[in-house]
Parts: sequence; C-alpha cells; structure tokens
Amino acid sequence: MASQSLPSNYHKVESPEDLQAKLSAALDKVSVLYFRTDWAEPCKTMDGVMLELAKRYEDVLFLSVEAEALPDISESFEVDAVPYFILLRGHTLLTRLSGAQPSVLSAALKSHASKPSALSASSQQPLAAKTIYQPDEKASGAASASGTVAAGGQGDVEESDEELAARCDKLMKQSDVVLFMKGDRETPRCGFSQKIVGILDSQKIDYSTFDILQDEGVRQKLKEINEWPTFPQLIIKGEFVGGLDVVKEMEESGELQEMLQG
Ligand SMILES: N[C@@H](CCC(=O)N[C@@H](CS)C(=O)NCC(=O)O)C(=O)O
Repeated sequence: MASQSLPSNYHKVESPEDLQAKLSAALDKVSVLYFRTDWAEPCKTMDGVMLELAKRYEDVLFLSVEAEALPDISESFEVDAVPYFILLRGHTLLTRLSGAQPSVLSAALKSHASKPSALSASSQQPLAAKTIYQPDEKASGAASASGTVAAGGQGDVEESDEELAARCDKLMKQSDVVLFMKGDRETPRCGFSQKIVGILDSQKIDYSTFDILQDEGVRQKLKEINEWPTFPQLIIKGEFVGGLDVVKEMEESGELQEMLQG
C-alpha cells in the first residue's frame, strides 16, 4: 500500500533510529508496533486490521516494522514470529501479542488507549534493557512474554520433566517425517520455517508438522533433547536430522531423498 494513502497516525518504520525518533516524539501516546513480513499470509489480514484500528484510534501511533528487514529491532523486542504486536506507552511496555488475533489486538488497544497515561504507565513494566532504540536505558528485567505462549498441551495439569520428555519423544515419532516449526505448513510464522516447508514440499515429501509456538514446554525441551538451539527441527524416523541449513545441504546432495527411501 502506498504510504500517501496511510492514515496520518500510521507509519512504516525505516530504521532503529527512525523508531526511536517516532516513539520519542510521542511519549504520552500509546503506540502499536506491528512486526510483519510480506510472505506471511496472516500478515495480510492484520495489515487490514491495523489500518482499520488506525482510523478508529486517531490518538494512537501505529508503526509497522518489516521484521526480517529490520532484525535489530525485532531482536531487541524479542520478536520470535510474525505477525507480532507490541503495545507501548512512550517507552513503557504495555503488552505483547503473538499471532493474527484481530479481536485480541482490538481488545488490548481498547483497554490501553482509554486509560489515562499516568495511571496506566505506573502499573506497567519498563522495556527490557536490550531495547536498542534507548541504549542507555537502565536494566529492568526482560519484557513480559504474556500472550505469546499457549497452554502446554496438558490442560491445567502440571507436567513433570519425564512426562514432557516422553511427550516430545512421542511427537517426534508421530510420523516418519516430523517438522517442528513456527506456525504450520500453510501459515509459517518465521522465514526459516517457511523455507524448510518450501524444500520439503518441492521434494514432495510426506510430513507432519508441530507448531512449537503453541507449546513452550515442547519448544524448550526439544532444544535440550536434540541439542539444537533453534527451529525448524526436522525429524526422520524418530531421529533428529537438523535445521534449515542442514536440510538444504542434504537436499542439494541428494542425501535427503536417500534417507527417506532407506
Ligand atoms: N540457521 C538456522 C536458523 C534457525 C533459527 O535461527 N531459528 C531461530 C529463529 S526462528 C530460533 O528458532 N530461535 C529459538 C526460538 O525461537 O526458540 C537453521 O539452519 O535452521
């Protein structure tokens, strides 16, 4: 969408300095940072939602950030998937939301945009020290991850470490080829996951997926079990194979197909 047609309170962030300047010029305002990418399907929905909200809340600053093109900003806000939303009042974190949930975003905005600034800000957390647009900000604890993590798959029942490990083992064996990724096959929520899905699909491989964004326990436990700190993680016949870079190399050398036939 051409920037001329954006509402006057909606801007595309160009750089960390640009973000700093925009937030600093609106210290008493609520801002919504919207982390997006062009390829992520849910962002298309949220592009429209953001525009509608910008028209409805003229006093709120709406800032869209290209999550992959501006990795310094994404990392400083600990954005681990798209779409992702951070609500701020000035430099104070109000809340964070992961995923395309128009009604949740709208409700969060309604709640925060209607509160007087002094009252609201006093009960909120300051941003994490990592935040790049305010390098001399005092360390004050990591930003809350509320809203980013879904239930652990076990309802309210507490899961022991052994039970979690057993559940991971079962998940790794749910089919011959299992991809642990961010999002799912139709709607990947991270560029690395999107690329590995592309490789597996192009090779016409039959595989199931598990969205680790929906299960923080599995997300952390798999890193430990497979001794691999990131996602995607590809499992073939119950054995950990690798992440995107490894799978890409294996595809190029023909090893991936060989492994599936063997
Ligand atoms: N080069 C890696 C890239 C994967 C990567 O860096 N993933 C990050 C960002 S999506 C990750 O999973 N971080 C840990 C986490 O989010 O829990 C690969 O080959 O798979």
